[in-house]
Amino acid sequence: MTKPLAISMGEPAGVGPDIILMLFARRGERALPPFIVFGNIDFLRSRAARLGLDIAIEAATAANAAAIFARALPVWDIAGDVPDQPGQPHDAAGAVVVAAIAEAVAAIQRGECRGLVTAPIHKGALYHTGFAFPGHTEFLAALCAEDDVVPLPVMMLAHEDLRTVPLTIHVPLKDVPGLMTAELIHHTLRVMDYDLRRRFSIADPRIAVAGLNPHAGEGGAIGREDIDVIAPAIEKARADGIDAVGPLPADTLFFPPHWRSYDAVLAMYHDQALIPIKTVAFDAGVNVTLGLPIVRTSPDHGTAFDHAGKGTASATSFAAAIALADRMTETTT
Ligand SMILES: NC(=O)C1=CN([C@@H]2O[C@H](COP(=O)(O)OP(=O)(O)OC[C@H]3O[C@@H](n4cnc5c(N)ncnc54)[C@H](O)[C@@H]3O)[C@@H](O)[C@H]2O)C=CC1
Ligand SMILES: NCC(=O)COP(=O)(O)O
Repeated sequence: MTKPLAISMGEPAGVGPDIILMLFARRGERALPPFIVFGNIDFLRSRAARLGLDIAIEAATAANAAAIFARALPVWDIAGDVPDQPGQPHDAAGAVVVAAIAEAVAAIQRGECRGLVTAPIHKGALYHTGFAFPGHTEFLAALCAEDDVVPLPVMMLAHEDLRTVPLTIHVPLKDVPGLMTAELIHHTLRVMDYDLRRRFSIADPRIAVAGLNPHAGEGGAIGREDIDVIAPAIEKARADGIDAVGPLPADTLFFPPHWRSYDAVLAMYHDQALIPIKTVAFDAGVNVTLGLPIVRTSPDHGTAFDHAGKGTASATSFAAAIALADRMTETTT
């Protein structure tokens, strides 16, 4: 029997649970692979009823999930107080949200599930309950640590032939120049090159590296990071055999004929990487974490409280995230 994908429930006040339930209800039409949801079963039943979805939801293990999938949504039940309050995060649910991610990762590490698709968490709500990581990306890296060595997780936003990576992620913009070291850029390029080959089957990846400053610093007149930090890191990566090019002015890099000639773009900060992908493919982009021993994908959108509990959220990006995780793990039965 095929191993299921693991899906973590995400923020209960958001659209993640709605989309999981809506996708399950249309699993045949969308030819979805079997999956098991890590989350609170009472809450999921309540949200399904709110959405008017006539689906069965059963407690399951990874071992029987694929068999159950044809008749009911398999749920790895995580006990806790999870009120069904669309748009209103509840502190008590935070522990269940975090446990859902951790237990899903543990099931993959035990070889029971193939890969992880995460529904969006509300970062502000989780920080409020003591969650100590900026997001899934860093939490997953910590869960994947071996002998106390935490892998460098790399966030990639992927859509067809546009793939962007932010070097720095959820940090204040004013901290970016101090955080972008040549070592971090070099290490990130190594992870990108390795995973573009391993996870995306690209034989000879070509990576564009964006500059930080306008016009990539205009020869140092508009900032020196491009010359002093980014260029040496690219040189070092090229010496390792990585086909990295740059630093390129970020404004013209995202002119389609330019990015189409690269397999991925390394950008220096969150919005430099995410604005292009959300402009081109808000509905279908997928967030992939590179650098981990497990496969993790996620829709590129967040909790969209304004759509939660209404059945109006688009499921396109979530379906693309499931399809990509399925493709990336298809040899893992
Ligand atoms: N992977 C994750 O866990 C992610 C979590 N987030 C979190 O989500 C929360 C809200 O973030 P926002 O910046 O407001 O972004 P958002 O993506 O939740 O919403 C932005 C806009 O897009 C719309 N939208 C988003 N997803 C939609 C969908 N599936 N169907 C229809 N419309 C949709 C929303 O209604 C809103 O107008 C934040 O706490 C953020 O940290 C954001 C991105 C990814
Ligand atoms: N803006 C992207 C985002 O918030 C996703 O973060 P993560 O939870 O995947 O680390």
